[in-house]
Amino acid sequence: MAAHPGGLTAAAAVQIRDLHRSFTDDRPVLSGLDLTIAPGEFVALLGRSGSGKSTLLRALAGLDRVAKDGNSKDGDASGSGDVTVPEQVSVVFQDSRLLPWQRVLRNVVLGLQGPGALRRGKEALAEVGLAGRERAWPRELSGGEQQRVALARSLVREPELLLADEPFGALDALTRIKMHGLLRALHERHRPAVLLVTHDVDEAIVLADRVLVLEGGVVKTERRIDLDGTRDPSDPRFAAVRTELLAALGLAGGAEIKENP
Ligand SMILES: Nc1ncnc2c1ncn2[C@@H]1O[C@H](COP(=O)(O)OP(=O)(O)OP(=O)(O)O)[C@@H](O)[C@H]1O
Repeated sequence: MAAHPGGLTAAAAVQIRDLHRSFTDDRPVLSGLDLTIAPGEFVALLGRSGSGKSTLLRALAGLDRVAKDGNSKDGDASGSGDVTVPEQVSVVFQDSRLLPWQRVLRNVVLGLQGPGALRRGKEALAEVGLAGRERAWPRELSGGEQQRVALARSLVREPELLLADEPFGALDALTRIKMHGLLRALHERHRPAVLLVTHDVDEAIVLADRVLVLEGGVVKTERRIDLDGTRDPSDPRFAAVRTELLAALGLAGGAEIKENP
């Protein structure tokens, strides 16, 4: 797979064509995946455990060496395809990955150049509700606050693409709901294209413009979310979309989620 930062048309923030990735010869994880994400579009990616969600995200983030090197092999691992992403890509993971020996503001501006870096870092912290906590150490923050710092760190770079791999997966239900509100507000304000990997069907419906279900190495199901103003999980229209997506995941009738064979 060749990753081409930049060089995108105005019509797409992400373009993936015929992406293949396998770690062993017997079972490909991604097998001819195509995906386009429009600038500013919020896409959520669902799929059973082991379906390749993180593999796809890592390929987009340039974190996958085999995938990055074009048509390449490394032992049993191989990758091919064409992936185009914007210049500015930020990634948020389930754990905040803050440096424990750096204060919060330093974590946010790490690697940023220029005289305005600290000011921009402070503004980003204020945006995520952490004004005044610039000099705190990461260990002094709750899990939710640490994820707020991680969001500030990614947004201060003004990404055209934000990749998020289960960013709220480790948080309690109430904190998670608050983080949904925050992420929606940040998306409204900054309008990056977003690819959010999640196991939480409601989270996908609350946040995304479009929800994809990955199965058999390709995007098997695609659902545009057109519930504007009524993204209330108790709304019958919301419930109908939930049922549809659960069925696409093989979870209709409350069945247990199945691992890939
Ligand atoms: N570095 C690796 N080496 C070998 N196998 C790998 C590697 N990374 C991923 N895999 C395999 O690829 C498959 C897809 O993994 P991936 O992490 O992308 O799935 P996922 O959909 O994100 O799963 P989950 O929802 O459980 O996080 C799994 O079978 C996994 O074991």
